Amino acid sequence: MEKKKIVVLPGDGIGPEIMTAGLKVLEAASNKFDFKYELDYQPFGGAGIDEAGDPLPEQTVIAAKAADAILLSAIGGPKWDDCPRRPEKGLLEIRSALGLFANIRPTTVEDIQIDRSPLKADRVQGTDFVIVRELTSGAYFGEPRSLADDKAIDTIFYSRAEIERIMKIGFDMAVKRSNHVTIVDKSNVLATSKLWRQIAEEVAQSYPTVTVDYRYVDAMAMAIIADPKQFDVVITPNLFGDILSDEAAEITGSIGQIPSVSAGSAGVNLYEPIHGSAPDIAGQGIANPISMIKTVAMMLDQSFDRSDMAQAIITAVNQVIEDQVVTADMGGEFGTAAVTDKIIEFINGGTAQWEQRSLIKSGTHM
Ligand SMILES: NC(=O)c1ccc[n+]([C@@H]2O[C@H](COP(=O)([O-])OP(=O)(O)OC[C@H]3O[C@@H](n4cnc5c(N)ncnc54)[C@H](O)[C@@H]3O)[C@@H](O)[C@H]2O)c1
Ligand SMILES: CC(C)[C@H](C(=O)O)[C@@H](O)C(=O)O
Ligand SMILES: [Mg+2]
Repeated sequence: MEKKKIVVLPGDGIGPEIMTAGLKVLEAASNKFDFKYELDYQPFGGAGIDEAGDPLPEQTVIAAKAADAILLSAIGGPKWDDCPRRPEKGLLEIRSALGLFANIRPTTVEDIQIDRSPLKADRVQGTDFVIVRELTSGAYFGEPRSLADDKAIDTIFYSRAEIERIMKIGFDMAVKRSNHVTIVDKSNVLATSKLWRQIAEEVAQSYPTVTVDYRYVDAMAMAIIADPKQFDVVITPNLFGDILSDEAAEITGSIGQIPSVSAGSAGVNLYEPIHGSAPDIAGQGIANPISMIKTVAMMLDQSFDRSDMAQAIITAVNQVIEDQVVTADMGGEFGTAAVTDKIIEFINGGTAQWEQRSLIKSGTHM
């Protein structure tokens, strides 16, 4: 069997800590299920600046383009905030360089998580939606942009082609899930949002089974808290998706358990938790590894067609949550390594008592 090549970007802050956890789980699952891979560590983010003088060194781009999949943990931190090319710039550039225009961020609240949600149980029970975030255009990439003489400019730009392709990803996903799409925009104010909504209406014509509703982003922020169960697939421009996905993560109890996949036309996907490098807890051994471990599961399922391995990992994760073997952000008293080891124990021992749930329903498939 040919070895799969995985580029590893451990990044900054808690990044290397949770990457170690994710890779330990990958190793354990691979041993059990006979999956062969090789890892190619590359400098990126603040670590890229320190090791190779740039947040996105040329060698990292070359390696990423040649990979079967890319695993990223998180980048950034106060140490590099004043650099002319910050770690965050490297993140935007790798997304752009690899054409990763669709970022899929799931929000699923299993029954075992309900007590950890800041929302009341009856509001949050059954929540299961995905945010489909446009990732390589909009406010993050529009030109001109400048900051000089106490004046600053950012530009939001969207073309028809950029909107059409992200709409198709979202509508296709809805067909595989619950046939409902929510379009998020600010079309009562922004020209780009008017185009966004117009194209959504056009694309919807080709999906007769899919029901569609339209939300202004401010009302959407409210609805995620008020009634999250109503959503299935949520399609958003880049900036709105960044904000709403952190909000959505919080209703699951912790952002430290949310994975994502960024995909596009080039064929190689990048898998990353949605959170950042958490400088406030870095180096303490208390970061929640579940986001990274679920990110590994997503990679196995989507890039390597190993839903058996992904399922075993997700099942083991659910088991530690049920057994309260979790980190402080989820109300537990265990460290990163202890949670990881327990997950591995469950992978090796099996978790028959946990009914396996469909990965497709969890909404990460594109
Ligand atoms: N994709 C990325 O690499 C990414 C994403 C977001 C932010 N960032 C960068 O990360 C740095 C810190 O940003 P921030 O503090 O605004 O956001 P953050 O997501 O790093 O942290 C927000 C809060 O969530 C907590 N948290 C996040 N992940 C956790 C985990 N796995 N376990 C336990 N707690 C966790 C943190 O401790 C913090 O209290 C900044 O430099 C920012 O630009 C990077
Ligand atoms: C670090 C930052 C550039 C990034 C973004 O805004 O896309 C992050 O917040 C994310 O959600 O992946
Ligand atoms: Mg973000």
